[in-house]
Amino acid sequence: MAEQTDSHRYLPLFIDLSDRKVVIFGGGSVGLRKASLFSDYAHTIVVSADFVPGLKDLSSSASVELVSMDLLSVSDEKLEELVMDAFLVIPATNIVELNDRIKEFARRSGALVNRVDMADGVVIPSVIKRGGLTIGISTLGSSPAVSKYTRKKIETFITPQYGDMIKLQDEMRNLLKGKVAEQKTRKAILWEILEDRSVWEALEVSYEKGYKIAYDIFQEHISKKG
Ligand SMILES: C[C@@]1(CC(=O)O)c2cc3[nH]c(cc4nc(cc5[nH]c(cc(n2)[C@H]1CCC(=O)O)[C@@](C)(CC(=O)O)[C@@H]5CCC(=O)O)C(CC(=O)O)=C4CCC(=O)O)c(CCC(=O)O)c3CC(=O)O
Ligand SMILES: NC(=O)C1=CN([C@@H]2O[C@H](COP(=O)(O)OP(=O)(O)OC[C@H]3O[C@@H](n4cnc5c(N)ncnc54)[C@H](O)[C@@H]3O)[C@@H](O)[C@H]2O)C=CC1
Repeated sequence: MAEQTDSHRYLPLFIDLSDRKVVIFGGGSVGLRKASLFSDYAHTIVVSADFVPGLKDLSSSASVELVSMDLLSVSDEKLEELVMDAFLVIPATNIVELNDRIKEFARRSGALVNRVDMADGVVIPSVIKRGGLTIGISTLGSSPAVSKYTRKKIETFITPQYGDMIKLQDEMRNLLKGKVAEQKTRKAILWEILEDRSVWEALEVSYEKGYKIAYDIFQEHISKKG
């Protein structure tokens, strides 16, 4: 049995990858899964001797660059060049010694390294993106299948209304900042809107209907005070 990762060492963080470079080594099924995820966020390069068809499709549609190369004979200088300025390097070939060599060069150049054969330093989560909501899920290497299973379960109850509620809360909190002086009161109003079933039900009909009920809740607070 694999040794359990100490979960207390790992913290989920959200990082803007828009002007970052991610370099994946290995164009197999794992390289494809990682490239599919990262190409939505970062400039993604896959270096490999060959590429599964999905990666070729991805490179024609998304920001994925494929570099064809035999890495067993790659020089130190070339490897240094490949990992230069990378924010994250993912050694995902099926050759352990090669992945270890790539990892050493990447770490030396200051990049983060995601090992695909164990949780070590950087672990990639299952990701849910719905409107303005982002959720990352991990078992830190104990059971990637459970991460995926959990993602699918959570996805069933994150309805489109969550996105609408985020937009509504964003609008209301900006409005409240201008109209209600006390932070405690602003917080109370936002929670009343959030926990009001009729707001959620109205959002199912339209955003405007939800907004109207939320606005009435806000008005009621104001008039109670006055
Ligand atoms: C440590 C980690 C390293 C890393 O950061 O990559 C790692 C390692 C390994 N995964 C393996 C197998 C599988 N990986 C998946 C799926 C995902 N794996 C992902 C992450 C991680 N995988 C990191 C830990 C994350 C965590 O623990 O939460 C996800 C979350 C993210 C992503 O990769 O995009 C993505 C789900 C995305 C989604 O939501 O869909 C499935 C599920 C399936 O295919 O059905 C299986 C088969 C079933 C199973 O094994 O559970 C094996 C081979 C084991 C063997 O040899 O048998 C190893 C190596 C090892 O453990 O030795
Ligand atoms: N993190 C995860 O979710 C998982 C991780 N793994 C690990 O990831 C590794 C890769 O798994 P797969 O993608 O399924 O393997 P794969 O065999 O499908 O792909 C390996 C890739 O590495 C490339 N490669 C091999 N030697 C090369 C060389 N000398 N030069 C250039 N490219 C070379 C191959 O061309 C191929 O594209 C496995 O060995 C395993 O340790 C496996 C399953 C899931």
